[in-house]
Amino acid sequence: MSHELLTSAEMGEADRLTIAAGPIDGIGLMRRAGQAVATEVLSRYPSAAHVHVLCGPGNNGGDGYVVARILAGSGVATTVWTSGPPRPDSDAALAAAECPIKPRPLSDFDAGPCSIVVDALYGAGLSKPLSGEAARAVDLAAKLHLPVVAVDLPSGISGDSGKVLGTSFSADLTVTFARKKPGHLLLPGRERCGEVVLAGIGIGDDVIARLQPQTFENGPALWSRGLPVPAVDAHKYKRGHVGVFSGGPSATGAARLSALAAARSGAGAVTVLSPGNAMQVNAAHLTSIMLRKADDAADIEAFVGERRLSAFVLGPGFGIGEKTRAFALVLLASGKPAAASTGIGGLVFDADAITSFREAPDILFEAARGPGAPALVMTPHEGEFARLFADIADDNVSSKLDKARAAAARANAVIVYKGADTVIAAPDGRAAINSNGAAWLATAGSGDVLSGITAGLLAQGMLAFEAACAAVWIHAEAGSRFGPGLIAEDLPLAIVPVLRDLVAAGGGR
Ligand SMILES: NC(=O)C1=CN([C@@H]2O[C@H](COP(=O)(O)OP(=O)(O)OC[C@H]3O[C@@H](n4cnc5c(N)ncnc54)[C@H](O)[C@@H]3O)[C@@H](O)[C@H]2O)[C@@H](O)CC1
Ligand SMILES: Nc1ncnc2c1ncn2[C@@H]1O[C@H](COP(=O)(O)OP(=O)(O)O)[C@@H](O)[C@H]1O
Ligand SMILES: [K+]
Repeated sequence: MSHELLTSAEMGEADRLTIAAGPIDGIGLMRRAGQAVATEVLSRYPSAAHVHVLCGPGNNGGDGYVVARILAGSGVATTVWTSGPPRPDSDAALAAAECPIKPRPLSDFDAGPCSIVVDALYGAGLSKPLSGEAARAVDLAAKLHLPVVAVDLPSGISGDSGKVLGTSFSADLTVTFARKKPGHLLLPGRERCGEVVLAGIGIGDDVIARLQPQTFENGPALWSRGLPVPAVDAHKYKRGHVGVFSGGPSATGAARLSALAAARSGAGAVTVLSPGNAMQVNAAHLTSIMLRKADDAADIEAFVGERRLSAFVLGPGFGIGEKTRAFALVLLASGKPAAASTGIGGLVFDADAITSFREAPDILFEAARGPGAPALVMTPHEGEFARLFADIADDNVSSKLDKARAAAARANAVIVYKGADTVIAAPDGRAAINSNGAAWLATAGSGDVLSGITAGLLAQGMLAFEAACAAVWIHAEAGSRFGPGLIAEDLPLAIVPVLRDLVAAGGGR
């Protein structure tokens, strides 16, 4: 279990609890941290002519003094450049005292060819933008194209938000401790970290469990046990039924992409719910996927009432306006006791279903809180997010993680805040950050496929947060594996080998 992500406050608490429980003390943790970094430097840069260790005034700098001591002891030409001495009597002061190299002022930092930089200026304690001599060191390392190994985080990157404070190193390698931090996965932090190596320094899993972290790196460890696998006596309706609403005659493709993805994700039956005037065009393109007319609320109610439907997708290509709002509200009300036990496992609102509530988002949020309302997953990209949650989107201080969480709480929905660093957040406070995607996924219709996968998993009984996390990861994995030339039509089939690997690895119920 190392998929938890720790905030800087949680990391400090993990540190404190570990030291309190003994036998490792503060300098013990620091020695282990420094050792882990030194080991990586020695194994990856065996022919470096010179290592420049930049040490800040806090514990990050303390780790740096340990690195410098070990490298010097291994015969590596090492210089320590410091922005200021550690606080007297601190662990970092002890580490500095143990280091045989006399530090030079960071303001004089310079480096020759074949040098590398170990950045131990600031880590979890970064409290203000990088400036002065630290900013100069960042510029010089970039100008000289020096490889940079960052201790814990590249200095200038916020571990909690992934934002750049002032300026930051762009590391080739970042060695972090115990657990990754959100800033290793959120952009731009993720890009500035380079490869991230996680080093154990003696902080136990039990200590992490006591913190009850609510933030995770998205991956199979988070949801693979809930991945649906058909029972031996399955029949198609037991495997879940997905309804996908189609737009008008000239906007039907998005719904079919979504429907195909739902089917490939294992839903036993999928129906495209089409306006009457688009029945012909849909019929011309559908084979295993069923088709039914749905022009108004009464059509939806009739359909929901006559079979155990399990999940719906509303939004892709559907159109913006009153009809969309009405359909969304009918679906959210369809779980009410009065509407009989329809067994709707979940709703996915994407694209136009989100934009249609731009002028009156509270109506949507209120309906999502209604008694018996089905679980709701909304999948906004950045533009759609800003339409529904304008004030949250405008907040320049909050991270993408904070924003997704705030939106999920407000909307009483799982929010999939899409992008290159998609964040999935649940109303109960859990959140996951996705990092296995690739820019090949930035292609029209890609999001429609994601909605379909999510609905396919919901229909098979997966819980909303887990289904959304699994869908995002599977979608991203399929896109990354496919690579160049990917178009949305490829994605439903491209998820098949990903699912096969997940099931082969023991995923599923
Ligand atoms: N918490 C833990 O479990 C462990 C932490 N360790 C290290 O300790 C680090 C955190 O140490 P600290 O909390 O002392 O924090 P840092 O060493 O990251 O920085 C704190 C110091 O830097 C100053 N500072 C912050 N941003 C600045 C800026 N932009 N310009 C100038 N000064 C600035 C602060 O005023 C403070 O003096 C971690 O990143 C990690 O490297 C390791 O020793 C291993 C164990
Ligand atoms: N640069 C990127 N890296 C990784 N994933 C991306 C990137 N750009 C887009 N994506 C993913 O591709 C999908 C695009 O969805 P969306 O913006 O709704 O597109 P569309 O409306 O055309 O279907 C989302 O899942 C998003 O996370
Ligand atoms: K650092």
